[in-house]
Amino acid sequence: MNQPSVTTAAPSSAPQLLISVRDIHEATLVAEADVDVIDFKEPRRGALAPVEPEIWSAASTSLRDRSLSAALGESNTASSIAALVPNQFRFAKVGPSGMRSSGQLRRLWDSLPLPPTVELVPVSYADHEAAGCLAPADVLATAIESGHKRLLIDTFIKNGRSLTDHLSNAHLASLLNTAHNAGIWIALAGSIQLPQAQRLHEIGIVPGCWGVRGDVCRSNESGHLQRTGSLDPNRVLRWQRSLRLTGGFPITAESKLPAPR
Ligand SMILES: O=C[C@H](O)COP(=O)(O)O
Repeated sequence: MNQPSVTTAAPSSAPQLLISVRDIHEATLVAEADVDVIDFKEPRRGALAPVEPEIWSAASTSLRDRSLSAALGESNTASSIAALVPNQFRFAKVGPSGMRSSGQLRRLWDSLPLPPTVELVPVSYADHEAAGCLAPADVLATAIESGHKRLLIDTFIKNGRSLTDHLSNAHLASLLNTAHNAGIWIALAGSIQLPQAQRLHEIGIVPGCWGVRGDVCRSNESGHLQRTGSLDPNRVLRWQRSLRLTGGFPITAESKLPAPR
């Protein structure tokens, strides 16, 4: 932690949980744990790499009563695959790498041929210099100006450095306050581990949702969590129970997600 305490306009409810999965087997494990958002991405190929559209298609049938999310990758892949996202999906997220101005970013978001029922979730990278793009505060401002209702803040480089290695607590609190005042739902991700999220909660940094992959995977022989490895259902339950204990609520088939807070 880089700051002892901060004050934020934290949401009154506990955050939701988004877990990234690479296939139907993992998605089913996550669905059994009643996780709020099941997010499809291929962790071996980068921060937001898409899975094959056939996996989206299978999920749209077998998990159609869940809140499903598709990672579309960055501008070089998103435009060509956005139209393939099944309309049963709730969300699709696109990375901002290479987008150095608000205008570029808006053109990217506007150009994606998503089905009308799929909500675009803009993404910003805490390590934006490495991704050659706008900083989170600028992406958030662009999202607000363009009428988007959600933003995921993630890390571009998955090398073990987490969200909080790139953004101070004060910076995170300021982003959450701006988002809260604008009615934007923020998801925080980027090699976040459960104790880290709990510490952030203790100082009032509470997003609308936590996005996790590495911390719900099995560790390798050296004891390091492997985000590219296989999902560990016990670690999924650990996150889920922890958030539920703090008063979290599930997304039901009827309600999907609550209104942004
Ligand atoms: O969308 C959230 C990401 O999948 C988080 O992945 P990570 O925990 O491995 O950084």
